[in-house]
Amino acid sequence: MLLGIIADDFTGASDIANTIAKGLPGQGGLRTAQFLGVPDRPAPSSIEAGVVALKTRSVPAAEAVAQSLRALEWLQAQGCRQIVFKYCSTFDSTPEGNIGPVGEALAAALGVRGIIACPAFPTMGRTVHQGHLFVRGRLLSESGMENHPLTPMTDPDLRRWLGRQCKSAVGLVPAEVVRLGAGAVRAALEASASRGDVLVIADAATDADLLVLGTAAAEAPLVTGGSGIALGLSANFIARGEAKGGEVDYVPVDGPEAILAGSCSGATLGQVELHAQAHPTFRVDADAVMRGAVTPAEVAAFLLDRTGEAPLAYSSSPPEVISAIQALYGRETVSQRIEGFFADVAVALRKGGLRRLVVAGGETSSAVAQALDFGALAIGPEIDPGVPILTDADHSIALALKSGNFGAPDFFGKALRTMEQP
Ligand SMILES: Nc1ncnc2c1ncn2[C@@H]1O[C@H](COP(=O)(O)OP(=O)(O)O)[C@@H](O)[C@H]1O
Ligand SMILES: O=C(O)[C@@H](O)C(=O)COP(=O)(O)O
Repeated sequence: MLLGIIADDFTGASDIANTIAKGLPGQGGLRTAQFLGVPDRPAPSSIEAGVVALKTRSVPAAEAVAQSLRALEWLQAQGCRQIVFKYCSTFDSTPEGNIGPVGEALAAALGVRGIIACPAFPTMGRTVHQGHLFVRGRLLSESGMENHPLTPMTDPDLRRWLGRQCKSAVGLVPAEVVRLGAGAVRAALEASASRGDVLVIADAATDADLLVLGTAAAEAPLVTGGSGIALGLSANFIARGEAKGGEVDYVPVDGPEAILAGSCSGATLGQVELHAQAHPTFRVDADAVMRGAVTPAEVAAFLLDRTGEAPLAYSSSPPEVISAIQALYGRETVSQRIEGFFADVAVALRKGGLRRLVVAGGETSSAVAQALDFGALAIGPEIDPGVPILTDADHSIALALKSGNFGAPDFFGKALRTMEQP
């Protein structure tokens, strides 16, 4: 394995796996697998890039660090020479972590400083300018992310936000340096490293900027960022003749289907609303889950009875509804119970013969995929930017793990249809 990725959630893992497997137009990418958790066995020798999907975005920082270091050890044992720490393009984290503590721990383990930290994903409207993160032209703190149920993002100044999470100072490679090219970026990172900065926010507003950063990071043992930071990384290995490149292979999957949505992000709320207009829909009421007044078996039975009609179960709710329930039971407790609920629904669906599953929400997807326990997944075609189809080893199931804010309004139907197509 050449390139190893440690992702802090499962949708983020499939987002970056998609970028690496796709590579650049006309050239293709690396042969990529997504591992669900740190594997307990060696990776198949045919794999060139391995993405270890963790669920560490919202766990205590010490736990995130320990799991990430275990993932690093496994990836190094597979021969990886470059490691990427993948976090969210909206920098989802709290003042305590986990981007800073995990980034610094990986850097210390690899003995490096002056490491790129860039969440930019211009295709999805995430850009970084003078260290400030914008989402579709709005400051992060005014983009809706300030209402996120688990990691409300209230400060768009990434250096200041990350600085609260880090022991060392956080540097900046501003846009005017990125525009000078890869050599200038490398020099700026070295200058930052010599000042003692471990993580260095890098500006990027376009894919061209991300390609400059990718070239600058060609020999870097550690890179951190959103999936955009991986845009040029496959090409580095292909340019050095270490990988051949090529398109992704996909074996279509047909059969019983369902959609589970636990994301409360704006894009998912819109997708739920549109899909519910023409398909059977079960609204999972958070308070009913907390009181045990609705069971996963009930929801699974509803969905299994309606396969062929693209049935949906969702708990997605607007911010005021979430605040009220969180005030009643506590933020972590509600999240964990709803995630666990959807995980149990997914297990029951699988037992009932489900073959196509769409899940909306990072934490929700992580809980579901962990419960389904696939080990490793292959990367298929991209449905919408940042969301590929994933299949298990024997193509018995196709999955789409959708980041909360990703996908067009008709994403759910499109995902199920794309899974069937060669
Ligand atoms: N109705 C609800 N009330 C409160 N919390 C909810 C509700 N529905 C889902 N959640 C929780 O909100 C969180 C959404 O996070 P996630 O699944 O990562 O979505 P996203 O990708 O949009 O961030 C999960 O922990 C989920 O369990
Ligand atoms: O980088 C991104 O935006 C995504 O890959 C991602 O991690 C999104 O997280 P969720 O919205 O929690 O799914």
